[in-house]
Amino acid sequence: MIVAIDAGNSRIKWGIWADGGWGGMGALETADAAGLVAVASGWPADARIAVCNVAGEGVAAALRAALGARADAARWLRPGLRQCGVESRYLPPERLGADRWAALIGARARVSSACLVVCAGTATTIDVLDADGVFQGGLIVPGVDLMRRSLAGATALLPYADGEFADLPRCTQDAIASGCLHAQAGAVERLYRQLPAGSPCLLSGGSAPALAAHLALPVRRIDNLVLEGLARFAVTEGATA
Ligand SMILES: Nc1ncnc2c1ncn2[C@@H]1O[C@H](COP(=O)(O)OP(=O)(O)O)[C@@H](O)[C@H]1O
Ligand SMILES: CC(C)(COP(=O)(O)O)[C@@H](O)C(=O)NCCC(=O)O
Ligand SMILES: [K+]
Repeated sequence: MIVAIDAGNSRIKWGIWADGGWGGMGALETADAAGLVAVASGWPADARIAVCNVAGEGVAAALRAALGARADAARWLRPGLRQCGVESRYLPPERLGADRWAALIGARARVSSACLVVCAGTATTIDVLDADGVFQGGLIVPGVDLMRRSLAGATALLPYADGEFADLPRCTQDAIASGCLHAQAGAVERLYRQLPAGSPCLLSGGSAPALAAHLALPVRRIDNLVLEGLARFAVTEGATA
């Protein structure tokens, strides 16, 4: 049994992997990381724990506190040159976000062809994995919600408000909502051009539902690709330990 934990900048997600599937999943706001203590008390005591964290040292400390005596045995995913069938061309490899590395590992476990790996969270990351499992590079773009917030925060006249998506928006709210989605979809579609025609685009993350409808690509929605990669990592680590 494995508990996989993905600490992102907005939310901390976890899943309990048993018998080849997810036995339970949950999430809390990263700002409420102290609440992990209560959550962790419900995790199976004998589970192997796999973690990736891109939310900083304070969150790492909250995770260690929540894991208590189990913290030392937990496996923290550290991006490197090669792991679980994925090879990295990132420079330096260890600077890659651990969540991106986990998503690439999860993607490779599902797909043996080239693919585009998109994680739409606080940031949207758009990463290219080739048919040999080599991570060739990728983009970091402000996420859908962060784009909208940044417009509201840096201008006098733009609100942080919901709008409708339109091809030709005719009001401020729709112009913002549509602009942010067009920008994300455009970045994804542009990077996709570097892949062989017909390659799948694996799409995950909290903002995936908002983005999916606007991508003119063969999209495969995956609820928690990062957690899948972490489970894979934990299984492989266990096998080689
Ligand atoms: N239930 C939800 N409905 C719509 N959007 C959501 C929901 N939950 C999260 N989000 C959006 O998803 C983003 C967070 O996604 P997530 O993949 O958890 O990010 P991160 O890994 O950066 O913490 C936030 O920007 C938020 O706006
Ligand atoms: C790009 C990210 C901010 C994405 O974080 P998230 O949106 O999942 O919270 C994170 O993967 C990160 O901090 N990466 C380190 C830098 C890099 O990947 O190059
Ligand atoms: K992300």
